[in-house]
Amino acid sequence: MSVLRDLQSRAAARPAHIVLSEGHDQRVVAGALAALDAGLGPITLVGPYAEVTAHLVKANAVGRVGLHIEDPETSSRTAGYAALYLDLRKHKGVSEDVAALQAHDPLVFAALMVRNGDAEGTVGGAVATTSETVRAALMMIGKAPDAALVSSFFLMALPANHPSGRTAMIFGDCGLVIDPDAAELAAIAAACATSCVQLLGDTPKVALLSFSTKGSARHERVTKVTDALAILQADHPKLSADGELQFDAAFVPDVGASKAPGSPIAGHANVLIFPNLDAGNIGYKIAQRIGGCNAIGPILQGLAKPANDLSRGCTATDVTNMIAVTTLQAAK
Ligand SMILES: CC(C)(COP(=O)(O)OP(=O)(O)OC[C@H]1O[C@@H](n2cnc3c(N)ncnc32)[C@H](O)[C@@H]1OP(=O)(O)O)[C@@H](O)C(=O)NCCC(=O)NCCS
Ligand SMILES: CC(=O)OP(=O)(O)O
Repeated sequence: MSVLRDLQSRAAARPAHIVLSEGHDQRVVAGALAALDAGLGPITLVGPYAEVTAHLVKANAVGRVGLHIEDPETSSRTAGYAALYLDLRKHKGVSEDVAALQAHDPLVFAALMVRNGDAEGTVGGAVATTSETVRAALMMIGKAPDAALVSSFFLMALPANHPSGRTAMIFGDCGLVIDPDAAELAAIAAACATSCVQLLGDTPKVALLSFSTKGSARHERVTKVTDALAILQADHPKLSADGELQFDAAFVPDVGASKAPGSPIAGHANVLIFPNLDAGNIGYKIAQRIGGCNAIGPILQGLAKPANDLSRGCTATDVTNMIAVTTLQAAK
């Protein structure tokens, strides 16, 4: 079974109520309907009632069991969410007027549904930017008390019969933390390792990537990566991790053996940690658009409750896959 089919069937075994903040987008509606077909749900579409309904009419899915619509302009929940928003942001000097306005924003409304326990997870970002989507999650749902920070990763499903023999990998952080310091990089690596176990069921082999392998270059950016490895190893002594490694040394067994002899993971890494968001975001898009990987993400980690982002270039199938991922996170 393919990795993504496996994700969907595991999620269908424990369905969760997921709210989608962009119910006005045709891909989101199509992805939601496919998720219901796969046994996921229930699903709430947030958006202008007329626009959401028009998509459902086209899809011949008006009145579909398990599918709900919430329009923040008319919803009976909006006033309560405005009060909740005010409560959450009053330390920032937010006024009642601003809170009332914000509760009408579909991204905020959907995040507040999760915060308030009215849904178990949310997905947005097919239309909104990552900054907008992530800010709503950070401010309304917030960081889990035991997390060092909120970060993100992509689940990369490799093309069938890939010559490497791999089927799936974790790439982090390709979406959220712009320029992590060594301690933040170590925290991102630890969180990605946990997500590898949770979503792929694989033992993590973590590579901290760089333009250098084991001292082949000297620069403060290389030192940041080796410092991150030292912190990661001190905090998680049983985790298989190594760095600094170039991508080829991390991924290709022969190259790993020659550039990093004796490394516990070189050539066999399944969790790739990029040194900053330039490398991560560019790297995942190259693997997706030239390498033919199916990229599911950015999946957020470290939040108190599940909220996930999509790329604006996503397809309806990506939306369905992200609903499955969010459902699995909700079951945690
Ligand atoms: C995510 C992002 C928007 C946060 O930016 P920011 O300027 O720190 O955001 P804000 O200051 O508005 O943060 C909102 C809150 O979240 C907190 N926060 C920000 N980043 C956080 C993190 N990584 N972990 C935990 N909390 C975080 C802030 O401390 C702030 O808390 P407060 O308002 O209660 O004081 C920013 O890091 C970003 O734009 N990242 C890149 C997104 C992107 O374009 N990716 C490429 C496409 S995928
Ligand atoms: C993850 C990402 O790069 O998102 P977008 O393509 O929407 O900027």
